[in-house]
Amino acid sequence: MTRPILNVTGLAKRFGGLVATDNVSIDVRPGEIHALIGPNGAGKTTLISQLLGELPHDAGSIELEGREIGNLSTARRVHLGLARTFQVTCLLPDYTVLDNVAIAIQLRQGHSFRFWGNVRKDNALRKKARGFLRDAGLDDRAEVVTANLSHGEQKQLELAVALATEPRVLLLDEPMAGLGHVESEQMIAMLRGCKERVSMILVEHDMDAVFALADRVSVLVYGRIIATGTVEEIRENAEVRTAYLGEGEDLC
Ligand SMILES: Nc1ncnc2c1ncn2[C@@H]1O[C@H](COP(=O)(O)OP(=O)(O)OP(=O)(O)O)[C@@H](O)[C@H]1O
Repeated sequence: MTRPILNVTGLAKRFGGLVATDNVSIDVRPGEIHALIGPNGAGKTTLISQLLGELPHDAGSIELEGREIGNLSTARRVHLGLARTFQVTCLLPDYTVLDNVAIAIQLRQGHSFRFWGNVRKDNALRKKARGFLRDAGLDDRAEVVTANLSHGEQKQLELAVALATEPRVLLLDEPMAGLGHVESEQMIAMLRGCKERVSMILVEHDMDAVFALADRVSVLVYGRIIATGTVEEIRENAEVRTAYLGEGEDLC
């Protein structure tokens, strides 16, 4: 079996008396989309924040390509190849679409944010940024001010910004949230197109998207992973149906 690129073991997080993640073990293989599903409040976003180091963990280990990263800062983890997209958009609204991606490339290259002005003069940088915009389906929106994008386009831009950091593993927190049917289909196609380059953990409530994209699915309930398996295995798992949707209901 292929060695995981990301290997998480026994991760835990408490908020006072509340156990948000409880002995969570999950791995991601190269080129894999591993979906993480579960009811509201199950601990999915907490887990993503722990992986990126935005929240310190109380126990457990996080290995990226065989290296323990659980004690590193978020910036170091990003530098080593982790990236995330957010449930709520996190872009520079007053800058153009192309600027946003170019700035992300610059940050990846280790430049300080205060030199952002250079992004408008650096042709090689702008060419590279256009490549990421193409991948995200935003080629023709490059010069638009980000605040003027539709919600769906902002989600596409978030993906382009995340890809511009050239991550090894991308952590996606509800990329389909707020998207209409056509936009969701576009996002699914884009994520599928990125699979060869970047492994992903996909937190998502939209089951159509999960079942269309995931190689494996893990189910988180009250901070614990109760099942991991292929889409078919998860669909047929009685414990998952009971815990996640209520007995007798189909997971569809
Ligand atoms: N900073 C915090 N302080 C205290 N409690 C928190 C904090 N962040 C999250 N929690 C709690 O931890 C639990 C897990 O929350 P989390 O947001 O990770 O769940 P989730 O699975 O991502 O939910 P959703 O699907 O609604 O986004 C919840 O009970 C939440 O109220």
